[in-house]
Amino acid sequence: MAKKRIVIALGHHALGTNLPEQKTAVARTAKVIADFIQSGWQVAVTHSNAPQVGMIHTAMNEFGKQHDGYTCAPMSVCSAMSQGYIGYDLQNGIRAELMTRGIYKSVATILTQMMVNPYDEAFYTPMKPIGRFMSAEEAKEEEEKGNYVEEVPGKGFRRVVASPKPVSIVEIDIIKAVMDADQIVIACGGGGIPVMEQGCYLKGASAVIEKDRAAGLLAKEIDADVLMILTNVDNVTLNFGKPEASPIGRMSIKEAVAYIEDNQFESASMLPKIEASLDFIEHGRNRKAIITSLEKAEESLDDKAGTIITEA
Ligand SMILES: Nc1ncnc2c1ncn2[C@@H]1O[C@H](COP(=O)(O)OP(=O)(O)O)[C@@H](O)[C@H]1O
Ligand SMILES: NC(=O)OP(=O)(O)O
Repeated sequence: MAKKRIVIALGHHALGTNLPEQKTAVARTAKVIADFIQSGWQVAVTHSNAPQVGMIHTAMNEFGKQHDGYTCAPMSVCSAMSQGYIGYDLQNGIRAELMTRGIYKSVATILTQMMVNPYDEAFYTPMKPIGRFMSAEEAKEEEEKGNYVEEVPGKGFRRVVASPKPVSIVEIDIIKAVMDADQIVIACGGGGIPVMEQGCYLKGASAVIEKDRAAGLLAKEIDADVLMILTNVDNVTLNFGKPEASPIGRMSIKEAVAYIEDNQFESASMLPKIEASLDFIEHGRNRKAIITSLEKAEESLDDKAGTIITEA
């Protein structure tokens, strides 16, 4: 019998936002991923990168401008760097956890490019926050450099970049080959490196794709049974942040669409997770999407925790 497939998307809580946090978070996350592999799942992992790619872009470009012999790096190259170092940490964390259990499988990070539409409306309105929070003074300096900045009430300012929708995964055949060989793949990290086709060439776009949308597309393309989005809440909630808030245990596509119409999900955080889940479920049969925390991941697979989204 064919093994079941799961795509696990790691948000900031399961991954960390900088190197020291990442070390601790990855050690915990690797245990959960190894549990899934040990119980027979074929696993593809994908992850966030907004804090990391912002940090890399600032470091590359500030230092590059100020020092002879160093060059600046476009956002697409910084995305590739973020996939590389996050993937390096994750693949070693998962490999080590498997080895302590006597399981010998390859874990490979695939530098993944994601085709985007050059006419995507998102290029006109940068909305995806990246990097760290800044003071008003730092934000002004960023704007003077030609970057876009947005105020996050109560928290400060962050850079924002365009976030086009992922259209297709350039390296999908190699990702499928690794899955078919029953090995573990880390792919589409940070939403994938956004690229546009120019004849035989791929040109990097100055953008950062929403990782949840990329996770949904990856799950669709590898015909996964489950899309699991690990975030910093155990459940999706109705009336989020209000006294009458109530966690959702299960929802159908129809219910989710009604909640979207009722503006129950914040556009920059929960909405892409829900939309990616719906797109994944709608394009297959007997598929399930789960939104929960790392801590509830295993229980949620047994329908005992988290928010589970199914067709009906
Ligand atoms: N209806 C909702 N239910 C639960 N969380 C919500 C809802 N709407 C918005 N959120 C926010 O979504 C956040 C998780 O998304 P996000 O910050 O993008 O995390 P991640 O890094 O895991 O992708 C939660 O911490 C919460 O603040
Ligand atoms: N690329 C991306 O969506 O990263 P975050 O999850 O860190 O925002």
